[in-house]
Amino acid sequence: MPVRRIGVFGGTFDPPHLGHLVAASEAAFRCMLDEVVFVPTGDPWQKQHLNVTEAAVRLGMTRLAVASDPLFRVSTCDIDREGPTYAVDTVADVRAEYDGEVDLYFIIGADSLANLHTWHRVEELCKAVRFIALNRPGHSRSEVDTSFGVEVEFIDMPAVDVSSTECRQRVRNGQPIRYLVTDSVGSYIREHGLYRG
Ligand SMILES: Nc1ncnc2c1ncn2[C@@H]1O[C@H](COP(=O)(O)OP(=O)(O)OP(=O)(O)O)[C@@H](O)[C@H]1O
Ligand SMILES: O=C(O)c1ccc[n+]([C@@H]2O[C@H](COP(=O)([O-])O)[C@@H](O)[C@H]2O)c1
Repeated sequence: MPVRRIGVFGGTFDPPHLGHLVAASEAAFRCMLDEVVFVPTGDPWQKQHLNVTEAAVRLGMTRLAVASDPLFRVSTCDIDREGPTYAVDTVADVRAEYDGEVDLYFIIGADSLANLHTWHRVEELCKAVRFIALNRPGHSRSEVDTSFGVEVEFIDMPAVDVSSTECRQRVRNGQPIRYLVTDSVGSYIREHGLYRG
């Protein structure tokens, strides 16, 4: 049996938006992934200065966002693990969710890729996965520091100029986020009164 190719897409997903979905879909198509696992962060240590929404709520929205795509699923491994969320632990936990051998591809936006050198035990992480990096408006394909052995495939996706920050701000300002997030996520945000400030 061929080794399965699994995309691991970690994110704070506060909220998940169409940029995330297009990125995952394009990565799956271009890199012939068998599945993309969305992994909402438990404790995103580099976002500690931000008021991150509680994990159960972000998980609920992520489940709704991916529900209609049979290629996508959600793992709760980062939320279930205590302590700061490190990608090196994420990929070990996702790998353990499969029987047999899998090749893991960590899906990442160009902005996050530029910070990779700040990640915990990054050399170990780079031995465990290859990266699929997607362009993001406002972020150039920065020079990636390859000194720690990172393997990256750059994928050009149709640019989606949306961020979770912008979605939160728009809700706070009473502006629509329809078509920036799925209808299901939009309804969840409304029903739970999220991001109103
Ligand atoms: N519009 C987008 N296009 C491409 N990649 C994206 C886009 N939005 C987010 N990503 C990537 O998805 C991953 C998870 O992103 P995250 O959940 O932090 O969303 P975000 O929009 O960057 O959030 P925030 O605005 O709160 O920082 C990161 O690797 C990020 O680079
Ligand atoms: O491993 C780390 O030290 C590390 C530092 C910052 C971000 N990450 C991962 O990068 C992914 C996107 O995170 P974020 O905070 O941009 O939503 C998510 O899987 C995080 O766990 C990982």
